[in-house]
This record gives sequence, C-alpha cells and structure tokens, in this order.
Amino acid sequence: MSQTTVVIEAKESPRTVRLHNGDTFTFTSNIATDLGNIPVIDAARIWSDHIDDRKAVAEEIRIASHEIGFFYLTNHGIDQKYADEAMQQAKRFFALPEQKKMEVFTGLVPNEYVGYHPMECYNRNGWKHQDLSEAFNWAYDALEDPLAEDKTQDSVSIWPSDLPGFRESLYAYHTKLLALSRRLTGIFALALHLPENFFDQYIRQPEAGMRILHYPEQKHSADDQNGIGAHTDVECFTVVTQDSAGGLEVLSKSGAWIKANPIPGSFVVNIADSFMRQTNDFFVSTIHRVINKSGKERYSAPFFFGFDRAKLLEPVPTCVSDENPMKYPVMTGGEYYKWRTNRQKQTNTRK
Ligand SMILES: O=C(O)CCC(=O)C(=O)O
Ligand SMILES: [Fe+2]
Repeated sequence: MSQTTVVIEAKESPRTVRLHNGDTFTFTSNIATDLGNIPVIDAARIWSDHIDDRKAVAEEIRIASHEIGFFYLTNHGIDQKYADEAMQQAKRFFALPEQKKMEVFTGLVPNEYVGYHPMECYNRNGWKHQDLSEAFNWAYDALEDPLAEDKTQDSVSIWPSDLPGFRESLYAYHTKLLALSRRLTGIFALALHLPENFFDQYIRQPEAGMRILHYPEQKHSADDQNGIGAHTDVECFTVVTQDSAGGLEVLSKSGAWIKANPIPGSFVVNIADSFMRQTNDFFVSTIHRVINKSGKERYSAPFFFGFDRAKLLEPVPTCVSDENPMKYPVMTGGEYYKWRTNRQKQTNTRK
C-alpha cells in the first residue's frame, strides 16, 4: 500500500487539501519549480566497515529526513541492470490488454494492496479528471528473502499467468532493494542517535511491498488532473526508481511544489507516515505527487519499506520526553497498514 487519498476543499489558489491520515495542508501555487533543494546523499559510505563513515552519512540523512523528508541516494551499490530489467517488465505488463491485467485486479484481495489497479480509477485530490496512472503491486515473500527465518507463511501477492520471467525479474530487483533498505534502517537508527541495531527486531520479516507504475503523458492541465494526486506514503520509507521522464513533485514546507528531477542511477528516498509516527514527527513524511508533462510515457518503481506488521509503532526513545510526549496512539504496523489500505481502496471507482 502506498498512499493516502486526499479530498480537495477549495479549488482556487491557495488550495487546501485534507489527507486521509487526518492532516490538512495548503499550497499557494499549483505550478512546480526547479528551485527547491532536495539533498543528494552519496550512499557509498553506508557499506563502509568504519562506523564513523556510517555515522557521517547518517547525519546527512538525519538533516534531510527532519527538514524535507526527501533525498536522492547515489552510489547505492545496486547494479543498474536490475532497475532496467524491472522497467522493461513494467512496459511489457502495462502493454497487455486491460482484460488480461484485470485478471489480477487489486479488488480481488481484501485488506491488502496487491495486484493491478487500472488507469483513472482514483482521484486522490478530487480534481476534475481521475488520476492518470495504472499500477501493479506485489508484497514481501519470505521465499524471496535470503534472510527470512520463517519461510512457511504464504505471500499475499497475485501474479498474472502466461508472463514468464515477470515475477522473477521483479523479485530479483525487490531482493536487492530489501538488502539496501535493511542496511538503510541501521543508518536511520544512527540518524536518530540510537544504536545501529536498534530496529533489527522490526525488520526480520518486514513490510516490503513494491509497485510498478505507468503514467501516460497528460493531456489535461495540472489544475484538472494528476498522474498520482498529492499524498503521503504509509510505511517507514520509500525508495523510488524513476525513469528519465520526470514529473515527481515534492511539497516544500513553504507550500511550494518542487520538482524531483531524475538523476540517472539514483533513488529518490522519502520518509513515510509510520516513521513519522514512530519518530513523533522528528522525521517528516512529505506530501508528493506525479504530473507527467514530459511528452513521453513515464514508468517508475517505488519500493515501500516498513516494519514487521506484528510490532507496535512505538515511539523511539530519542524522540519523546516529558516535554515532548508521543503525539500518536500506538498500534501495530499491521493495524495501521490495514486501516490505510482500506481507506485507499474504498476510493477506487472500479470496484
Ligand atoms: O511514481 C513515482 O515517482 C512516485 C509514486 C508514488 O508516490 C507512490 O506510488 O506512492
Ligand atoms: Fe508516494
């Protein structure tokens, strides 16, 4: 599950939008600029054997996660061939007839966000036209996780038949992103001034869904249609692979839309709501959207990494105090995921 739906309250500028997680936000202009500063963080040091190197990159991630909730990650160590292959598989899948794609319609699996959702079935911001994107989602599978201790639990994903190599290629990339995200979790712990292994117990069986997305070029104006409307993500953090088309936009604290222009070979990483809750708002889960005006088809592949569903989304010790008590009710990751997934799916107009 990836995002929360929003309801627009006033269409004129400034526009005020309410998120499904209860927050409200306003933006002053609907036009994105290149002016924002999304930090570019060199990830090579996350693999260093020296704790000082890992701590140095953690401090950069601390600032980015606190101030904007978004950063680029370069030199992350994942061979580009995995991303290229996943993008090829995305093109292949989305080129199938809709009837074939609907064999794995996301509505077939209650309480989970897996399978296919067709073009124009959501309208996350209540714009004049439905969001112009389609997606295929799949979930963590212990059998595809080299570190899984318990391989008995079946994965909830559904897969199209007669598409040899599709599942294999997507999991090949997923497995690489899983390893990177586990490593990053230790770096996030350092960033929160906790021991590096603080979250290890949470990520033995993590929430680790992924999706491929297809955004045709939009014909309607950005005032009337989104590719994916403004939202925040659900889990701890998201690692986005995007192609060269561009179109991902991030809402700055001042209410301006900033373009997250593609940097070849990099990931865009963003903090999501579960981490915001656990860090008591120290990490910010930033609103983002996609509008594809590039003149070409856009494909992307976000990987959503979160903690074990059975664990409580408890506050981390460095983010609460007598003066700064926990702002959120504590529930398990699974309860939160289910609530958000159902809120999202209820707004699907293709029941
Ligand atoms: O396509 C992208 O670049 C981002 C998609 C996204 O925000 C999501 O799926 O939650
Ligand atoms: Fe998102």
